Amino acid sequence: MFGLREAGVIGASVALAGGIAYVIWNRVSSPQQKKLDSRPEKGGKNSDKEEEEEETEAVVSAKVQKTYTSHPVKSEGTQILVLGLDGAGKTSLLHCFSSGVLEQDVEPTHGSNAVSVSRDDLHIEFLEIGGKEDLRPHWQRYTSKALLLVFVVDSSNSQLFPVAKKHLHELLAPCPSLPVMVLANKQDLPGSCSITDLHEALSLSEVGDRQMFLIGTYVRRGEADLSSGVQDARDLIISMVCDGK
Ligand SMILES: Nc1nc2c(ncn2[C@@H]2O[C@H](COP(=O)(O)OP(=O)(O)OP(=O)(O)O)[C@@H](O)[C@H]2O)c(=O)[nH]1
Ligand SMILES: [Mg+2]
Repeated sequence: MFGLREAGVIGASVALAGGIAYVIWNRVSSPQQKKLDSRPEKGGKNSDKEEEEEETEAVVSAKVQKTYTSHPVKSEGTQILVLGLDGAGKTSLLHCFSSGVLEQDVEPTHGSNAVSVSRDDLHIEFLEIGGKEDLRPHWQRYTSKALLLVFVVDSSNSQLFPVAKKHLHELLAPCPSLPVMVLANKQDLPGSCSITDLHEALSLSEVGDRQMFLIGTYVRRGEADLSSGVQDARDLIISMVCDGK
């Protein structure tokens, strides 16, 4: 299996390495999920704090130690659906997920871009739909087959955050159990938005009672090593696919 670092999420929130990668774990409500939630029982020593965390998801500093467990994904689909406005970096990220490096210039996606990743007994199907305006009305039809929605945002272009937010919320509204991973891409660019600011700009506290991850990423052509955020995103996807089997 490829590069599966200790993966998964525990508690209300966990921050991953690198100072730019955060994972935010929304309050869970299903009995099954609750069973897997290792937070102390209410009434325990930390009950006040825990209750607070149940009300609002927390963003934890990147210095927090990585703690991982696996958890089930409540979705019927098998595909990892990759959406986001044009130029956000979807194709670039998919290159990195599949080959570990971005070797060539990428072209805008006209239509869709399917990428299969197979290693050992693991098989992951990614489907990107281009982000140009004329393609966005087609996005919704792919959500029913998705195990996870990866929504990529160009975090250096704050002017487009309201548009990204509108589309993201429209996508999620009819799919209350679809897990979502927001990738705040282009963290390498000066002036790129922090994870916490993007969380607010996209109103991610309003995505409902679902698994939600927010991770800062960047991709640069020719760089031999993946940024820690890209590795964390990839590892979480692997973990979710394994749990969804
Ligand atoms: N600096 C920087 N540039 C990036 C990053 N990710 C992607 N790019 C560049 O942004 C441009 C658009 O990237 P794509 O991967 O084609 O974006 P896309 O989301 O697939 O766009 P569409 O297919 O048109 O929807 C390309 O020139 C990439 O090289 C990043 O993290 N940092
Ligand atoms: Mg593309």
